[in-house]
Amino acid sequence: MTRSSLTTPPPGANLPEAQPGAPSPGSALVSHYDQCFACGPAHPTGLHLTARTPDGATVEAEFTVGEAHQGAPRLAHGGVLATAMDEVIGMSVYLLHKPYVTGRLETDYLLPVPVGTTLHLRAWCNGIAGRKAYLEAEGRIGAPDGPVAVRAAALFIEVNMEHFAKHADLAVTAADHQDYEVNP
Ligand SMILES: CCCCCCCC(=O)SCCNC(=O)CCNC(=O)[C@H](O)C(C)(C)COP(=O)(O)OP(=O)(O)OC[C@H]1O[C@@H](n2cnc3c(N)ncnc32)[C@H](O)[C@@H]1OP(=O)(O)O
Repeated sequence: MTRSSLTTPPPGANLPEAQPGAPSPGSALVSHYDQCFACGPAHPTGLHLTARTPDGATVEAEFTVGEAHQGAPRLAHGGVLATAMDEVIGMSVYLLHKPYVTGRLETDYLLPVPVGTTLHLRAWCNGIAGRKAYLEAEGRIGAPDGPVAVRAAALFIEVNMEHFAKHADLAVTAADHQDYEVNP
């Protein structure tokens, strides 16, 4: 994909290694928050994205474009597709087992994605340098090996839990968490 130097791992970046406590290969990755617009099952018009890690290094997910996700008539809104990429990349950060947030997200749109399409998403990490994680994702139409409609590259920044505690009661969200979850 077309990416900037800001989302390209610098020389000397380390490839991620399996982390104790991170989701094991074959695990389903449940929603981190039931009101999340991308993965929350309780969100009325959200993407309801479902995800898993087949191998402990990548994340696979799907979402089906609904009526509420349109930009042009009968086509997914580009911002909604960027949300899906942000989320699947965010879920792949579970595998690093530290809290991170999106610093920068770059998206290439290759094909229009009609309402009713199931987009098959995949995300992985290309390198880590200090607090910065360099990640990538793709979204394919209709099947895991379908045509690529969207590609994304991202820079995620490691944060501490105070980042999230400023605006929310973390004890409430933590009560619902799986052991491997590090983001609220
Ligand atoms: C399972 C969970 C799924 C979640 C998926 C969804 C994830 C999200 O959408 S998170 C929400 C969207 N993101 C946000 O709200 C983040 C808002 N931004 C911030 O809070 C801050 O700017 C933050 C935390 C990213 C960085 O701030 P801070 O901790 O003060 O670090 P700061 O010193 O500015 O930056 C650290 C390094 O990252 C670099 N950096 C930060 N932002 C960027 C950026 N946008 N582009 C390039 N580099 C950046 C800095 O240049 C710095 O580099 P260096 O160490 O080489 O000097």
